[in-house]
Amino acid sequence: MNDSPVHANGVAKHFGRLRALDDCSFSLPPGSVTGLVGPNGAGKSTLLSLIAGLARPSRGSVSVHGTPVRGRMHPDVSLLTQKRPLYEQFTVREMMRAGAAMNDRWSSSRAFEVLDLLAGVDKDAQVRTLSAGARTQVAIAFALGRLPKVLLLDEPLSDLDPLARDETLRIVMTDVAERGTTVLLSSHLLTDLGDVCDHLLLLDEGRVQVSGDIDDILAAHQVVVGPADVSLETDGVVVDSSHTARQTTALVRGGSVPSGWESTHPDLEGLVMGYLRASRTRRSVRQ
Ligand SMILES: Nc1ncnc2c1ncn2[C@@H]1O[C@H](COP(=O)(O)OP(=O)(O)OP(=O)(O)O)[C@@H](O)[C@H]1O
Repeated sequence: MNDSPVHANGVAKHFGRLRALDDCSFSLPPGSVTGLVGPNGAGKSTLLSLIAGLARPSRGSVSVHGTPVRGRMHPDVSLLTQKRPLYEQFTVREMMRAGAAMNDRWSSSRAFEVLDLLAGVDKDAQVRTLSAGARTQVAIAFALGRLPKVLLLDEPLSDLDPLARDETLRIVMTDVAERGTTVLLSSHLLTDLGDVCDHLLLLDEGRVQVSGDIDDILAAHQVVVGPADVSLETDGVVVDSSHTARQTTALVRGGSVPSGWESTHPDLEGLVMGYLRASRTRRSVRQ
């Protein structure tokens, strides 16, 4: 049994004939912050809900700290989704009391500590009156009040202004530093991911394309630039390439530097954009 904070072994999820996830295997190291990226419909939300135990895989298995996840919310996991399920009629304070009633493991002091760190949340306001950003902040306090060992965040930052985004990421990172929480963060905002993530999990069409330590992944890729009229001979895998009248630029995984070509390592944004472009090209060729 693998006792990683999160371990997926050959996980598939089918909705009728649609394969939302297919043969996904990976492990998240303890205390890591992993960016979960991929184009729309890649399977990111589906994967997070399987890890949280809100759905069961069609094939394969997921375990959290060595315990199989079996289709019910795992006590060590908090999942914050875009939908932010909160009780509309409750005040923020009542919402936190509900957290104590609903969870075997709950720390009111931690939930209120998080709320106090976040500017602009009135604890006596009804949830239904809060702005989208304030609701997200309440949901984060609720998620951290469960003292999770694994925190799953599904596009949590999209409603927040830049300052609130910064504060929220800081709180998550403090949780990682102080409690060793393992975080899996799905986001399309690559700069946010670059600021906080040390690992990457890149999905496309339900399959894991890249998984591991970001520094290792970047070191294993090169961006090569050469004249447009010279074909690229490489022993690596060309992930993506683009051409102008004068030059060809390509993202290559593995292999040695092709002779006569300039080579640098990509940054995180360049790497992810290369995979996203390649995905779009594959889809448009099929259509
Ligand atoms: N309950 C469901 N029933 C049927 N199809 C579903 C269901 N949930 C997800 N899907 C499909 O599974 C695929 C993966 O969806 P998912 O929401 O996991 O992708 P995503 O990577 O999170 O996308 P986005 O970046 O747009 O949020 C999509 O084709 C989606 O339409």
